[in-house]
Amino acid sequence: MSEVRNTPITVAMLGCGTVGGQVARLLHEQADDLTARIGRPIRLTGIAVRRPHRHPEIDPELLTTDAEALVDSGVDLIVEVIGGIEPARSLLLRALKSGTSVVTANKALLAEHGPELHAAADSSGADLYFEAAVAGAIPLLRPLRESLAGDRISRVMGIVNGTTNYVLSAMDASGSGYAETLDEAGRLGYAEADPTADVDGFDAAAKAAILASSAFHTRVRAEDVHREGISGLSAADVAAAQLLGRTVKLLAICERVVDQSGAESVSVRVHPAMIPRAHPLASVGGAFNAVFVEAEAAGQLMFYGQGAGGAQTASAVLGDVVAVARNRVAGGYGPRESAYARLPVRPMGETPTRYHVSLDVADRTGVLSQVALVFAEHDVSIAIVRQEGRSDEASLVLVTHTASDAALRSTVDKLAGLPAVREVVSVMRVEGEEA
Ligand SMILES: NC(=O)c1ccc[n+]([C@@H]2O[C@H](COP(=O)([O-])OP(=O)(O)OC[C@H]3O[C@@H](n4cnc5c(N)ncnc54)[C@H](O)[C@@H]3O)[C@@H](O)[C@H]2O)c1
Ligand SMILES: N[C@@H](CCO)C(=O)O
Ligand code: NA
Repeated sequence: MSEVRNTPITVAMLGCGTVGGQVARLLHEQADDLTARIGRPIRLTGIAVRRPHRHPEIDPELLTTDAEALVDSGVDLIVEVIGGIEPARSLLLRALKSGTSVVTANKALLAEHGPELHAAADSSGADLYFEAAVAGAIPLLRPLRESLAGDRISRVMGIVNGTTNYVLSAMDASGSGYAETLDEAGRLGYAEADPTADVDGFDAAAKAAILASSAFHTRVRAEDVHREGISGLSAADVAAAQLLGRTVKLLAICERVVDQSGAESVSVRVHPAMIPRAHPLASVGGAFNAVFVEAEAAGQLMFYGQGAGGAQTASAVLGDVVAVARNRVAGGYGPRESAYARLPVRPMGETPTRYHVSLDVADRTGVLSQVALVFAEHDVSIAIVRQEGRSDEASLVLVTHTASDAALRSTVDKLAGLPAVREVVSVMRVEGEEA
C-alpha cells in the first residue's frame, strides 16, 4: 500500500451520550471493515465531553472538555452528537468554514439554522451530512437527496418520532397512562434530553422541516411548520378513534399543493390524526418510524425501521462518516443544499384537511339538524354521522369531507357554543383514507 493509502481519515466527535457512545463503539469494532470500504483507515482522534469521569469505557487519552480546540485540531471530519442549538451551532460553523466536513444527528439545529450551515459548507467545499437527524437508522434523506433527485415528489407523510409513537401505541393497546409510558421511553433512550421536544411535536416538526426542504427543494424552517403535539390527547380521543375502527398517530405531513390557478405551495404540518386500522402506518408500533413518499414517476415508496435508539442512530451516523471519508479519498464532495424551487409555505388555515368530531349532546328533537346546520353554514360537508342515545344525552360522532382547516376550526368553535352541545369530547384530523 502507498503512503497516501495508509494516511488515516481523522475524525473527532463532539458529545458522547446515547448516540455518541455507540458511534465510538462501532468505529472501534468495525475499524477493519470501514478501512476496506473507504480505502483508507479511519481514526478517532478525540471526543469532547462535559464530564470525562462519566466515560470509563473510553480511552482517557481521547477525552477532552475543550470542544473548540478539538474542532480546530485539523481533523478531516467532525461528528456532532451533542444536540441543541448552542454550542453545537458555533462549533459546526467554525468547522465548516475552515473546510472540516461535518456529520450531525442534530435535527433541531438543522431545522433552525440549516441555510447558515449549508452556506458555511459551500464556502469551503466541506461536506455536511445528516441522515441520523430524521428517522434514525432509516435511510431517508439520502434517498430524497440522491436516489429521487430525478423525480418530482408530491407528498411525504409518516411517523417520525419514536417517543410519541411508543406512548400512543401503549395507550391504544392497553389504555396505559401517558406519564408512565413516557418515562419508559426515556429509560429506553428514545426521548430527547427534554421530552417536551417529543410530546409537544417540536422534534417531529424539525424533522418535517428537513424532509420538506429536501423533498421540495425549498427552505422550510421549524417555525414554518404547523405543530400540535400529543400532550393534549386524552383517553377519550383514543377511545373515539377505536369506536370507528381507527387509531391515533402523530403524523408529519409535507405536501405539494397546487391551487386552481396552478400556483404551487407546500403544506408542512405535524399533528395527531386518526387513521384507519387497515392503513400501513396503523401497525407501526413502539419506537418504530415509517414514512411514505409519493413521487410522480416512482409512485409510492415506504420506508420503515428504527427511528430512535443509540445503536440505530449510530448506524446512520456511520453511514455518513463512510460517505464523507469516501469523498475525501476520491477528491470530491457530497450533495449540496438544493433550495432553488423557493415554494411558499401554505398557512395551516388554507390547508385542506378532514375532521372527526365527537360530541355529547342533549337527546331531543332537532339537535341533529342544529348541528348539521353549523357544518352547512361553514360549507363543510359531512361524510359520516353516528348517534347513540344514553337516557337524556346522546353521543354524536361526525366525520367531514375535506375542507379548509380554518372552516373546520370555526365549525367546531361554533358547535361548542350551541346550547344543545353539552361537551365537545374529541376533535381530531382524519388522514389516510379517501375524502
Ligand atoms: N437518542 C436518539 O434516539 C436519537 C436519534 C436521532 C437523533 N438523535 C440526536 O442525536 C443527538 C444526541 O442525542 P443523544 O440521545 O445521544 O443525547 P444525549 O443527551 O444522550 O447525549 C448528548 C451528550 O452531549 C454531551 N454534551 C452536552 N454539551 C456538551 C458540550 N458542550 N461539549 C461536549 N459534550 C457535551 C452531554 O453531556 C451528553 O453526554 C441529538 O441531536 C439528538 O436529537 C438522537
Ligand atoms: N427523540 C427522538 C429521537 C430520534 O430522533 C424520537 O423519539 O424519535
Ligand atoms: Na435517517
